[in-house]
Amino acid sequence: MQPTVIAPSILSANFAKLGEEVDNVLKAGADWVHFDVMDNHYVPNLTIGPLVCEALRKHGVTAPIDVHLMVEPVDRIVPDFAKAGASMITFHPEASRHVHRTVQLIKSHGCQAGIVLNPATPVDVLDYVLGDIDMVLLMSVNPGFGGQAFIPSALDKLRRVRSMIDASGREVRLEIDGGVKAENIGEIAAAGADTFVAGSAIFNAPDYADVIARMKAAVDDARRR
Ligand SMILES: O=C(CO)[C@H](O)[C@H](O)COP(=O)(O)O
Repeated sequence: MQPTVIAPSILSANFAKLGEEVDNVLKAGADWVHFDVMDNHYVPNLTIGPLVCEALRKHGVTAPIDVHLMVEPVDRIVPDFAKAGASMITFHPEASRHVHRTVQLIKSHGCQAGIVLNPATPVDVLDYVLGDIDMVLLMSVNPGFGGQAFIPSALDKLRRVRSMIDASGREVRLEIDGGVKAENIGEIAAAGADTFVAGSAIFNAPDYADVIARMKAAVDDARRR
């Protein structure tokens, strides 16, 4: 399993002072910046695009920027995000006509590539791309909004995808996104996740360092068992 990553979702940050928010959360111990891109088409919400990603890089952010595309179609926007400084780009297979082609497109632009599965999306789509991707992102809420409750069936799905990754013999990250909190992250880690997106649990907390430290301690504890 790969080293633990805590990736705060800036969806729950204060957009009026985004650079400062990202600086603060990274100083508080976050490993990556999770960047949620919503198009009001694939999901019923509209957020941020490549210009904001580029602005964070120009502001001085050097941490990995984990771009989660909730857009349809996917391919047109991939080069823009690569140019804007994305480190990894994940997309939903149902939003791409040619999933393997989109994976190759992302990689050809120098980014790591990942597939995102919604709560009701079967894992079979991974059968023929697991050998090509760097990350699987399992949604534990329906995409579109922060602050939703973790869907418990995601735990079984995590165990299933963890077995698939382990059987592949490849180093593929297993990321979870939606309703992750200090209180449930241990159970989520025990089910096989190594990369944890948390938005409201971090940005709504009075002390980012405290909540990130509690999350990391719970993951370490689960991994030791
Ligand atoms: O992709 C997302 C929603 O589509 C968000 O990253 C996710 O919901 C994180 O928010 P929270 O931790 O508050 O659930």
